[in-house]
Amino acid sequence: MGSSTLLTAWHVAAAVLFVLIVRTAILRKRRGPMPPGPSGWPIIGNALDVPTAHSWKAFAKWGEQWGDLMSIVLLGQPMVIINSYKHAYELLEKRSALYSDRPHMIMAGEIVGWDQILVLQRYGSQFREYRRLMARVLGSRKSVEAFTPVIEEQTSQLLVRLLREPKSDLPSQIRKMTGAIVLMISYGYQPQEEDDPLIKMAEEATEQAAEVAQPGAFLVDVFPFLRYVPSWFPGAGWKRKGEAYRENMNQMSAVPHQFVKNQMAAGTAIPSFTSAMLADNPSPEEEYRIQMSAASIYSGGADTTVSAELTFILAMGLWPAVQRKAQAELDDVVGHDRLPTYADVAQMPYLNAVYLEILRWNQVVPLGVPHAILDDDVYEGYLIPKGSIVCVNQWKILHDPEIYNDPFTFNPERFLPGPNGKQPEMDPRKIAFGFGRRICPGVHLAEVSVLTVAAMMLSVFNISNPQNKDGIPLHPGNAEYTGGTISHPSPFTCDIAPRSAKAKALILAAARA
Ligand code: HEM
Repeated sequence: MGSSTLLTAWHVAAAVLFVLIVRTAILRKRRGPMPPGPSGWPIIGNALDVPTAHSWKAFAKWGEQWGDLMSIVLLGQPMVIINSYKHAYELLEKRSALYSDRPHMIMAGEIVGWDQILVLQRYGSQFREYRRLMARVLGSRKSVEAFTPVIEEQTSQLLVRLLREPKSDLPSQIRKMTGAIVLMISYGYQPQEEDDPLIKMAEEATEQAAEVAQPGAFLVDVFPFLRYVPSWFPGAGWKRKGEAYRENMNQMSAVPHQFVKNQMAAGTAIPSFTSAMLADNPSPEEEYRIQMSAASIYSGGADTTVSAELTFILAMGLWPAVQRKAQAELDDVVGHDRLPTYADVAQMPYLNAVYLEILRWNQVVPLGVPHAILDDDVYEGYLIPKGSIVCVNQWKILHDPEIYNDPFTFNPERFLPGPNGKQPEMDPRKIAFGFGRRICPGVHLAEVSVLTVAAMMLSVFNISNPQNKDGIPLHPGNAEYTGGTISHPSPFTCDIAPRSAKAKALILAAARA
């Protein structure tokens, strides 16, 4: 390293330290009335206290000491953690005009461009426009029901694959199905069975998004001035990485969008979100928003439903009595001469309760997606400063014994009325899909997708003998989950066998149809 480069590095380090000291001093001064929390180290605050995986469990534990509304500081960034439904509702729902921003992420948002995708989009007019476009297609159960033929068709293809290769890799089978469903809905694009280029491109871009969105992974998120460092600058490999990822992100949204335009020009487009929106002759600005909203459906919808569907399969293996009860209900309503459809599910209260319990028992997004506050707020005597990150510990709320009886047991009955006037417990959809103006726009699509998979799989298959990747039998006490933003069951296998010769014939008939 030359002496001038060394000198510059020293200047950068000194500036970094100065910014951290000033920021911490300002926060300390204002910190007095912030919600309570563990005292952190000078400068870095609580950054070393937060575990990188399963942080929701640590937050729940801290909540026992500091209360359901607490705060920490990460490298000068204040973060409020909510551990109760009451505070989540009071702040994120009732004061949603204030609490609906997203944290400003410079690497993931500005540099890689994920702030153009709904989930990281800052609160404002563009955000409202994306939500409006999505609501036209996904905003009600009725509008989503237009896609049930696609969902049922892709689910019956899953049944065929599971019949032919019962020992195949479950997550990749489920991922293939959900990827195909969201690509059909967004673009009318039917992916290839193996190595589809669009699925590969989207998976790569979303993996890269998870990497760059990790809190504290890139210094530029702590010291925004680093965004001006040119990519040729020594040590600016992170900037070159960001620019390469940005190119992938652009391709992920532009390639399928162009596919729809070509199909429309040729008169062969399959109806989809994009074709419906383009039919209104949008302006170039509107067309850009359509392109990015469609990419938001893909990036929001693919991995989340995979997690819920894997949880369903695991839970059926762990709780055979629940599985048998759901199968009895299916047999009553559908019989044995055809596969169920989504329309049948309306007559199955127990299966609907199984779906609610899947959402509650394991959270797809245990800490939700962080909100950010647009201006200072005072709540219950505490200051929540402008720009604070606000995280709802959904895992904690959905396992709160005050709300859910015996919360670690998978018990769908909790959502059904019972003898002696027993009322169902709180509907987990009020929590699992987030809050306020950022509530998940895929809530109806998720419900139709997961319930269709549950009904079709249980009508023809028995699921048993779940084991972890080392072959150790799983039981309710040792089933584990991954620790990232979207949490999945840890890798497991199970036996998936046709319930009867007739069930097998039904699956094969669906494959030929
Ligand atoms: C069981 C499945 C799913 C669960 C549990 C789930 C959960 C969530 C949660 C907790 C959030 C954050 C809400 C907040 O900030 O308060 C969210 C946001 C989002 N979800 Fe889902 N989701 C699921 C499926 C889907 C599907 C199928 C789609 C496809 C359209 C989707 C698209 C999105 C998008 C685009 C956002 C960002 C919304 C915004 O920032 O305004 N999700 N989801």
